[in-house]
Parts: sequence; C-alpha cells; structure tokens
Amino acid sequence: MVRVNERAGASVVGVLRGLGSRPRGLTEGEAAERLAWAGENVVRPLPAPGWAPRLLRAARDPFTGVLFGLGVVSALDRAWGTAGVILVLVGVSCVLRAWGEMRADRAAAALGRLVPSTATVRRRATESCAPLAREVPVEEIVPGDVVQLAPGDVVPADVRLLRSRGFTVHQAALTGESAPVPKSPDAADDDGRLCFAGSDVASGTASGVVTATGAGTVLAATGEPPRRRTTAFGRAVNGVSWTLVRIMALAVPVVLAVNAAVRGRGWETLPFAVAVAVGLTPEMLPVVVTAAFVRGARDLAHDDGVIVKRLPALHDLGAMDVLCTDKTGTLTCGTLVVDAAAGDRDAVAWAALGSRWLLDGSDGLGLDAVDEALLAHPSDVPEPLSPGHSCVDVLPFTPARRLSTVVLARPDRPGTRMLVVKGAVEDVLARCAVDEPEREALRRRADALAGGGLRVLAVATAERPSRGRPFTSADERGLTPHGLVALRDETAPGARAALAALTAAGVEVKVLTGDHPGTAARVCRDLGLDLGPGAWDVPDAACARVLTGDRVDTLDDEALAELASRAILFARCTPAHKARVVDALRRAGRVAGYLGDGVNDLPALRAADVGVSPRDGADAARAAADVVLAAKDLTSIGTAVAAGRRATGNIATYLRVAVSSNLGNVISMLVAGVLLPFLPMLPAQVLAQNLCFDAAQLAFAYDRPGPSVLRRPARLRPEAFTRFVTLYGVFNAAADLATFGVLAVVASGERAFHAGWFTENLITQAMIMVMLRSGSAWGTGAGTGGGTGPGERTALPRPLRIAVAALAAIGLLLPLSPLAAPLRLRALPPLYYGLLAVVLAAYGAGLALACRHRSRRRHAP
Ligand SMILES: Nc1ncnc2c1ncn2[C@@H]1O[C@H](COP(=O)(O)OP(=O)(O)OP(=O)(O)O)[C@@H](O)[C@H]1O
Repeated sequence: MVRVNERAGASVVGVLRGLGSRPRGLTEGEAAERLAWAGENVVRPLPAPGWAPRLLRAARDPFTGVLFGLGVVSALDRAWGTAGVILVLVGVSCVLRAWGEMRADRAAAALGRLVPSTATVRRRATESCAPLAREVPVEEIVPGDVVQLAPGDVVPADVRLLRSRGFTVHQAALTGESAPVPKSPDAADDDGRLCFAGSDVASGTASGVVTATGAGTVLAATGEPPRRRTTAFGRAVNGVSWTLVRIMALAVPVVLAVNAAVRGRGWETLPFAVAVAVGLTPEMLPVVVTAAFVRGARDLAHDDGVIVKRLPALHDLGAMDVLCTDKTGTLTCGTLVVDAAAGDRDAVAWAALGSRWLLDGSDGLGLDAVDEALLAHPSDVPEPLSPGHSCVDVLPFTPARRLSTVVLARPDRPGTRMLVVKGAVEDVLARCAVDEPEREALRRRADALAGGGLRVLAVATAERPSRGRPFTSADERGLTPHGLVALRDETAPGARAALAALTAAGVEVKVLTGDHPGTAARVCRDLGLDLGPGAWDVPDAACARVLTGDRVDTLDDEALAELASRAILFARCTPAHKARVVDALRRAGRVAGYLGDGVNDLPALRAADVGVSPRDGADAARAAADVVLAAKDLTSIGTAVAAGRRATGNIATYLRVAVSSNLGNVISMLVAGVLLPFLPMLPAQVLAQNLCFDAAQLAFAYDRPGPSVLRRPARLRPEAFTRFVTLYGVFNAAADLATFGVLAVVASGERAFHAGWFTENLITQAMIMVMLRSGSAWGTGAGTGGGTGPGERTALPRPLRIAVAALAAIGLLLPLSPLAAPLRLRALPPLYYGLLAVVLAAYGAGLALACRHRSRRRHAP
C-alpha cells in the first residue's frame, strides 16, 4: 500500500523525482522491486464479508421477516414449541441464504478473474534501453510507473498527468458527476491534474505517472461503490416473495376464523394457524437459485467463453425481451474501408492528414475504426500541405461532438494555424461558412451516400491567427468544406441469421447508433429488420420506426417510452441518448439488454437490466458489463440467453412445485384440523416430510427444461405464478382429501391417519416433480412466461430421476421401517395401497388434463 497523492501538487519534475521515476518510465527490474514492497495494485481490496454481515443481510428478506413475526406471535401466546420450530426455520433460512450468497460471490469472483484487466505502461528493459509501451495486468502497476491512457481505458491507479491531449474522464464512481471532466497537467488545481483509479477515459489521450496504487488510492478510501439499480431479477424475486408473503399473512386469520366458525375454537388455534402459514415458505429457494446460476454460468464459461460477472444477470438475460445494440462490429464487420470512388479525393487527403497527426499525438492509442481506415487507405493524391508542418494541438473525437480537429503550424504561413476538422456531416456543415444552396447540396449528397449503406464524414478547414492560449471547440467555426469521405463496412456474415434467431426467441432487437440514420437504416434493412415504409428523414410519428437523437431530445420521458417501444433504429445518438432510450424501454415494462463495446456505450451498459460487452471491447465497457462475450456477435448472445432461460426455468419449476405442494398441504391441514379430533400432522412428521421434499427439490437446479422454455423470455411473473400455484394447490388438496376419505374407510386411529397421509404426500410430491417441470410434457411454464408445445416430451435428468424415485420409495417404505415407531407412524392394510393407487391415478389424470388444457390455451392462435 502506497500513499503518495500528497505529491500531486508539486511540479512534474518534482512529482517524478519524489516517486523515483522518469518520463521514460521505470525499468522492469525497478517495477518488480516496487511490486514486492508496494504490493499488488488491487484497487478495491474489500475483504469478502464474513458470516455475521451476510446473516444480517439475509435476515432482511421478506420471508424471514414474516417468519420472525409469526415466531414472536407464537412466543407471546406461550406456544414455545411452535416458536422454537419457527426460530430454527429462520436460522436455517438465514444460514442457507448467507451460504448461497457466499458461494455465488466465490463463483462470480472466479469467473471475474477470467476477464483480465490490463493497462499500458511505458517501461524499459534496462536503464540504457529505449522505453517500450506494453500491456501489463492492472495488479502489476506500481508507483512511479508511467501509464498511457486512451478512450475506453479504466484509469488503473491514481495518476498525475505528464502530458495530455483533449483528455476527459468520467469519474462518476467517485464523485457521482455524470459529465466527462477535463484533465490536464497544466490545470490550476490537483483535481484537474490528477486522474483517479476507477475513472473511465471518455476522450483524448494522456500519459501520467502513478502516484498511488491499491489501498492508497482515493477510490479505496471512498468506500462502497454506488448502488446499482434494481434489476429484472430483483424485481421478479421481490414480486414472487411479496405474493407469498400476502398468502401467508392471509392464512393465519383464515385458519382462526374457520376454526372459530366450525368448531367454536378460540386463540388456542393460533400456534396451529402460524404453523400452517409457515408451511408455505419455499425454504430451499436461495439454494436452488444459487445452484442454478452457478451451474449456468460455469457451463457458459466452459463451453462458450461467456463470462457472467453478476450471477443474477443470467436471469436477466433469459428474461430479456429487447436487446439494444450498437451497429459497428455487431451488425457489420467493423473493418471500415475508404470508398475512394464515392467520396471526394481532396476530402480524403485532408481527413487522412488529420488522422496521421492524431496517431502521432497519441502513440497509436485511442484511434477508432474511422481513423484506422483513413490511415490504411493508399494515398493517390499529393499531401494537401507541404512537408515541414507540425501539429500543435488536438481536439479529439468524442461521440457527443461527433468531430475531431487537429491544429497545424505551417512553415510557409508563419503566424497562422490551420484547423483540419472532420466528422459527422451535419455537425461539420453546421460549423461551415457556406451559403445555403451549397450546404444543402452537400447534405443531399451525404444522404444519398448514406442511403447506400456508406458511413459518411465531411471534412473542412480554417485558418486562424496563432496564439498562446489553446484552441477550443469555439474555434471550430467559419470553416471551408472540402467535401465528403465515404467508408464502407460490410454487414457481418452471421448477423442476419442471428437476428432472425433472436427474434424467433422473442427478443426484439433495436439498433442504437451514433451514425447517420440513412447508413444505419440501410444496414438494418439488409439484415431483414423491418423499419416499415416510412423514410428516416421525415421526423413524423407515423414512421416512428426510426428516431434520431434530435427527436429523442424533443420527447418527455412518457412519450419516449411509448415511441421507443415501437422504434427499431435510433440514429445520431450520443451516449446520453442511448442510455435514455434504454431507460425508457425499462420504464415501458421491458427487460432491456444492451450490447456495446465502446466508451460511447458506457451509460447505456449501466442503464440496462443486463449490459453485455465483448472480450475485446474497451476496458471500461468490460468493467461496466454484467456479461462478457468471447466475441462480439449476436450468435453468442443467443447462447447466453438460452442458458439464462434454462436457469430461470429451473428456478420457476422449483417455486411452482414447492409452493403448490405447500399450498395443497396448508389447505388439507386446514380442513383436517377442523374435521379431526387430533393434530393432522405431528411436528416431527412435518419436519421429516419437509426434509424429504427439500432434499428432492434441490435436484431442480440440475434439470434440463424442455425446448419450449427457450422459445420465449423466461421471467418469474408473480401473477401467473399465483394462478398456477392456486390451481395446482387445490388439486393437491383434493388428492389429500380423497386419501382422508380412503383412510376413514380402511384404517382407524391417529397413527394410521398420519402414516396414510405421509405416504400419499410423498408420492404426490414425486408426481408433481415430474409433471410440473418447466417445458416438460405436462408443465406449462406458467410463472416464467415459458410455454409447452403440445406433445413435447423431455427426458428426466439423472438427479431428478433419483430424487423422484427416492421420494416415492421413502413414502411407501418409511411407515413399514423401524423409523416408523419414533415418527409415530404405523403400517397400513394392503387395501389402503390399492385404493391409494386409484386416488393417485385419478390425481395424475386430472393433473395431465389440467396441464394440457393450460398448454392449449397458451398455444391457441
Ligand atoms: N474518428 C472519427 N473522426 C471523425 N468523425 C468520426 C469519427 N468516428 C466517427 N465519426 C463520426 O461520428 C459519427 C458517430 O460515430 P460514433 O463512433 O459515435 O458512432 P457509434 O455509435 O459508435 O456507431 P456504431 O453504432 O456504428 O458503432 C459517425 O457517423 C461519423 O460521422
């Protein structure tokens, strides 16, 4: 740990001297030595929370709250037995949650290590060698290292700037400030001269010396990072939890009222009523959720190289019904080539000159595909400026400005400076001093080129008197246009099929780009996206499938939410527009994903329910994303979506099976409690039965849901869930009541009743585990939004087969075993088993019919 920020205020020479460094950087030997004493540059070495804080956090969940409340009620009523059982349940549920969370954190940390972060440092092999810029893991950065920063980088440590050009950073993680902040070695105060670890570089390039690493950084001293918004998973789990909590809260007065009305019983029924409500809790939920997510994330990492950094993002991927994506590199190949025939030779030559000076001033860092294409273009015209000119300043490209400028000094024109400006046609033309017809003619030509799918830039220059103070964007005025540059980018080969597959899977794809609406519209149409009949250049609500950033600015949040749901393409978007559109879609009730790789995608990646970035995207994009893909393509996103739906399908199956069987038991207990002169189930029997159910239901984490689960976004929906568990809970209770009828005829006594119900309960539980699986032959996918195609069958995976067989076997054999006596059960006459078979056959047939009926209704045209 090193804290040397105090030196930031000194002069550059003073800072370098204080850190024992030079502008050419440390030697490799010095760096290794410093790493040994300064320790690894782990910017946020937050120790993993221990058991105590985890248990406390787990106790804040609504189920625990209700259980605890019921425990207090029981204790006040001096029902110490019930209060004790509830206390044990609260304890078990908190421990399970905390354990699940710990396991999930460990898995996420292990997965996170698969996405390495690197930084560019300037180091020398030995004292006499020339410095070399090379990428090193962020953890190996040491105080005194000279780092180079470019757009999209995450600042790896606290850095005092030595040199910068048009350099701005987002430091929202530290200050909450969302706009980029300019930084320069010449700034008046420390804040302007220092860049803090964890900031994202928004524009420009810089080099600087590391003043503090690891726990010595300002970020480490700031504490907790800002809280993330509630994601789709959080909303879904909350919804389902509160639905259950409401049912539990209702159960107590219902039991009391029924007992009072039918049997004239008073408050003495309270412990029983509380036990009934407690019986509804799906205690294994945290374990099943963790196991399903960890398994899904591990498979994705292993088989497809997809890293899920935040485990619940797997649910959000599966639930995603709209995917917003940028254009370049996703829908197109991302390798731009100058189309010399389509553009103007003069403009191409000026633009290439600008790119060359950008390259020169940035050590090759921070150039985007446009500049790279201009640099790679073989020149067929002489340089527009005579040799000997030099670059004195740069106003780099930013997605918000959509243009870049180099300021050149010419030996043949002393006392003047030449500004070479290139950028989006509208933005450059708006700064040109030309008459309206010429402006209009250039705009029309640009629109025509864009309509052919080309990316178009305008190029302009201006001469200004030289001066001491730096040039700013205010100087980009009164320009003389030199014409247009056209760049070609082929559509990505697999994009059309991948788009069709995502659409078929219920994920609507929307394109959010900074590019010209004509260029983007052409790409969308070529890939089969339906933009409707309207033209993109008519800003009219009737053809609102294409919206521009300017139009978005005119809409309030409500209007945007409505239009954004209909639009397919959003062009000329700044990073802020992209984030606003994603936000509007979420507000319209959609589960929105965002796929992007650049610094202009950061706000949208953070605004989305699930942010996705490719492995080779900007460091900042990878850091902001929840899911990192091996490559930027829509096919691998399809694979990740399928994994998310499988995990959610399994969680939904668990919830459906657990809660409908619990609800069935509650109804049966209620009825039996009124009818019988003894307790319908003894506490030990309740515990034994719950233990069997819970252990068996864990197998759902390893289920393979049927193909229908993959066909639609899988989302835990509280309303569908409530309908489902009510229906199947009643079914379950009907089977119990029929069993009670059989028991009344063939057996007598408390023990026989308990044994008969125990056997039937475990066998019906085994049956619904098979029949109510997501996407199985019978399961309807209710509660997830998934559905079953008529006639689909999926084999039971091994863990489920074992669980189901074990449940049924325990149900049948336990009352005959030596354990029967301590559990106060006893063997039943053979006639009981014969009649039970009839009840179970009727129950199975009824379940199958109900499932089929629901399935048909869901698949009706
Ligand atoms: N290096 C550059 N220099 C000057 N202008 C540029 C440069 N790169 C892009 N532009 C202009 O800015 C516009 C917006 O580009 P930007 O890179 O912000 O879009 P984007 O959202 O990344 O696009 P996409 O969705 O295709 O990835 C482009 O249409 C182009 O006119």
